[in-house]
Amino acid sequence: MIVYTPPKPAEFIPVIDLAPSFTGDSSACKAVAWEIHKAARDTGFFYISGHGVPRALMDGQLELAREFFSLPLEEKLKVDARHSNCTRGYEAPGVQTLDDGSPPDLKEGFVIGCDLSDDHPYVRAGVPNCGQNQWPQNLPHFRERYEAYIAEMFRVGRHLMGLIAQSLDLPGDYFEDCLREPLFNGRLLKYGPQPVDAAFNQIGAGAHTDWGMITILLQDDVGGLEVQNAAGDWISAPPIPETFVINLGEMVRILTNGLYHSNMHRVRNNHSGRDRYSVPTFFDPDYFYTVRCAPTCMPENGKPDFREMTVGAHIAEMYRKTYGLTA
Ligand SMILES: O=C(O)CCC(=O)C(=O)O
Ligand SMILES: [Fe+2]
Repeated sequence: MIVYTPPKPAEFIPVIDLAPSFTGDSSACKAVAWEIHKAARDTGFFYISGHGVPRALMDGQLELAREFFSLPLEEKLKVDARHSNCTRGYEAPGVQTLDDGSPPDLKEGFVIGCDLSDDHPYVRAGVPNCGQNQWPQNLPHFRERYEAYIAEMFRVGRHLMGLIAQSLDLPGDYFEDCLREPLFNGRLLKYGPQPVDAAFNQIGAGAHTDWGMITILLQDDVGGLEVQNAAGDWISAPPIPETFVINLGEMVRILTNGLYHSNMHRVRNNHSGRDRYSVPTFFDPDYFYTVRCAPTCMPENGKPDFREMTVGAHIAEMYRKTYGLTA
């Protein structure tokens, strides 16, 4: 049993080297899992190094974002997410509002997810947010390049889920059953410099927590990501070369009965005078998996503080809220 103790406010976000966890040595794996345990109880955010994703693939993915957003508007509008029945494709600035009650986010985006054909059982059953991606046609090898990146995100995502299981004293394969057909949602994001005429409290991405299990974020060297620590203070998550920022989504809070945090974060591209590009990948379990308190986190009275939920229903609900969609 992991006894609950209140978190300490973090002043910085740790960098966790995953390399020892790939050696197959179980005590090295346990040590990495323990680092994750501490970071998850502290901020819910950490950087990873030693993940094995080639530097060229990371740089190439940021380049892909730059190339896509540099296309003429009419080209981007050919894959407008408003043409998609599953919120995939191009999003102009101001389409999403991550912080309810604030003005819309200034970021510009491109969204993809699992590419499910029309005869996939989920698509036939009308499951929300399931369907086909819209791929831009006039960018050479866009799809192949994105898919190569996503394959690596799946590898890292699965590995992290194994470490998170171990960090909670669960068997390393605890999540295998719910990762048969994991959902992912990938975004390319562009943040222009913070405009002087932005509305009150209008920033690149408004304060929010992520909805799913884990987010694997690649950011360029511009900076602007900020994270709220346990004391309520905002601390910055500056770019660190060859790392990803990992943050834990709302499902981890349910899974751990609040032991691990899913922190607020936001983006304001304030100081650079340059555009900022980032690529978050949201890695979530199977659509119909019910996220509930793990046995090692169950309070003594057997009544967790958070309601269980299916992955898909929660994500569909968050799409409705942040895009102002009606049910
Ligand atoms: O662009 C970033 O650094 C963060 C984006 C983010 O938080 C999100 O898309 O959920
Ligand atoms: Fe986020």
